[in-house]
Amino acid sequence: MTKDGTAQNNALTLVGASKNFGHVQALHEADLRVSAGRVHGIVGDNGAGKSTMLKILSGLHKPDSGELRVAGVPVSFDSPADARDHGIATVYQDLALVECLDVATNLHLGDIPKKRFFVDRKRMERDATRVLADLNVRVGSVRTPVGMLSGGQRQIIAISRAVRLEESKIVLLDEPTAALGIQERGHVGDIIERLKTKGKAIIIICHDLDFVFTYCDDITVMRLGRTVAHLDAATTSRDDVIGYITGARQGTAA
Ligand SMILES: Nc1ncnc2c1ncn2[C@@H]1O[C@H](COP(=O)(O)OP(=O)(O)OP(=O)(O)O)[C@@H](O)[C@H]1O
Repeated sequence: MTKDGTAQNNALTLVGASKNFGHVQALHEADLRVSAGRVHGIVGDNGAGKSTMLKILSGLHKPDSGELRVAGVPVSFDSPADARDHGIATVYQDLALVECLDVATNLHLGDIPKKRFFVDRKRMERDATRVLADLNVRVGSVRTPVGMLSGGQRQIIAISRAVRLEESKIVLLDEPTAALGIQERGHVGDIIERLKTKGKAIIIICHDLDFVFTYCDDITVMRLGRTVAHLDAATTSRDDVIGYITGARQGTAA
């Protein structure tokens, strides 16, 4: 994002999005502008509306009002499949991996290659090896059951699966570092940087401000359903962000 807030190479824009659940206003005229080749952190206290925003972007919820644009084109998602068709890949906190299946199969869940009526293992393993090499990911053998991997490795497999299809230009990550150790957080950070160099727009919901300041270029702060600040991480202090999260600083969101 430039200093005046104009998006360069605009990948995704949400303007004035609101969402109610009965009497609860989860989102109130929230805005988001995300650029290609940048990592965008969404931060805020519990209940600030981060997950609701993510679910709107991933097609799980429809906003009551507001406009969503992908690469500048207005879109409306009726389902997560619609969002995927527009190049938006989402990795939820539960990762949705099958522990008893190996890495190669998990990378192809929902899209297992077949030869006549049988699983084409050779192709699946070849493709999995290529995808992981392309993202610089090392998890030993693609035949390793996912249940034997560490939390960080699982997160990385889930991210690799989400972006396996080249057309995923926008990657949404919900708390990618939750419950990970320092070294594993670094591995997740490495794959995020790799995706960034490939020109993808990465959106991270994250409570971990150390991680946000290490890897994010832009930060949107949410508070009580509103987007209260859109910040350039390079020129923002951690105290400023905490101030916006708690309400000690007043929002300047455009
Ligand atoms: N399906 C739902 N039904 C009713 N209320 C909901 C629903 N989803 C979210 N909410 C409410 O909307 C508000 C925003 O919730 P949301 O989960 O988006 O916040 P969050 O910032 O992701 O919080 P956390 O960090 O705790 O996950 C909260 O008050 C929450 O209770």
